[in-house]
Amino acid sequence: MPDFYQHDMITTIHDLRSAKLDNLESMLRESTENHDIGLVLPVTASDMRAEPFDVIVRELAQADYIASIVVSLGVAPDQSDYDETCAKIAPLGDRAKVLWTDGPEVQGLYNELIDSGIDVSVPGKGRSVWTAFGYLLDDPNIETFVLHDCDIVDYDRQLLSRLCLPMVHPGLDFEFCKAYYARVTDRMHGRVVRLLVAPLLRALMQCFPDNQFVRFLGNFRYPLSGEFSLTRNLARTNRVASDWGLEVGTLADVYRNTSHKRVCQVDLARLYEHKHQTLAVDQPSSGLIKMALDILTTIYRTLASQGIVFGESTFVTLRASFLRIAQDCIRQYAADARVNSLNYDRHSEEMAIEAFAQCVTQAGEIFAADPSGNPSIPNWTRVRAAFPDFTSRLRDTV
Ligand SMILES: O=C(O)[C@H](O)COP(=O)(O)O
Repeated sequence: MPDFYQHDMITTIHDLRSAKLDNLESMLRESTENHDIGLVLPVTASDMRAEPFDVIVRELAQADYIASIVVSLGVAPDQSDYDETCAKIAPLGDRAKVLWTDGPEVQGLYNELIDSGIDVSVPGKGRSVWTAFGYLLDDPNIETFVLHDCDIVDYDRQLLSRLCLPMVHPGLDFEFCKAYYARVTDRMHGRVVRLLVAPLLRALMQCFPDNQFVRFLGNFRYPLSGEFSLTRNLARTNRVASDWGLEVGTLADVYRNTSHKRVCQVDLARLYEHKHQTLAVDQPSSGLIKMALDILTTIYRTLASQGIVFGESTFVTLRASFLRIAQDCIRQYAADARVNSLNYDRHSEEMAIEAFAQCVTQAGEIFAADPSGNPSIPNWTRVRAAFPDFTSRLRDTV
């Protein structure tokens, strides 16, 4: 049976099993009569050619309550990547456009910003999402922005409807809605969430018991989910991280720019399977170790920006506390796996937490060398203040 537990700061919208897609979609059609939704789909050329993308396009063709769809295409150096993406999304009609971030026009616009001191030089999902937000901001009718990944195996549009409804229903008043789900097949996935972020937040609570931001992060059931929806205002004022700090960085800016009463999380009512990356301790610049380092430095920098003082010994204490709590988590996951007849490889989980424990102090060194870092792209308010016609020129590239 699903539970209906509520955390103390944000609202949780559970899957209580009675919502039918037809009902959700008819509420959405009514709610969006005077409220346009823009959907952002960040995609790489290789994801665009993979099977999940075809399923996503097929499903979206029926999501007629979405006014505008922008496919933000990156890691796509060739004209043929762009042409193929345009052909694939043709069934979505005129409301869908491809924003080719590697194409010459968009690259020209990035160079203009870089020349004037606005750093948009780091490619990746963060920059793709930020660029798509700029494209949508140029349409004054779009009030809600929604985003999901394009590598979701077994996609169905119920997921999208659950992500949109809390934002657009006239009886609700949320400004940010984040997805959660279980990453489970015959085993539990979500290694970074389970084995790094969850124990880390508990360890941070021990070190900084009064910190409200840590408490806020601890309210999210899947803080690394890449699916969320937000108001036009937050899309304009939030900064976007260009590395793996994107998800926690977004939560940090939401915490700063709105009230926690206006924040919710929604169960996407499905087990969510995606691509998996490797966890190789000797490769700090790739895979889950890179992800862990980016997440940790984003959290440290956010706490420092709130006035928290970190000494060298803080990270040593945090690491010790993290390791002990992570070992307790493994005990909990093992029990959960046993009773649910899931495979559970305790040895590789232990290896993972040891690798993540090293990251806790390594990220401390990265932070100490560069306490403010520069991973975030400036928000759109700043860009539009400097270049009032920028978003309309961005729109012209499409
Ligand atoms: O969600 C996560 O924790 C990371 O994306 C890693 O996920 P995985 O363990 O399912 O590959």
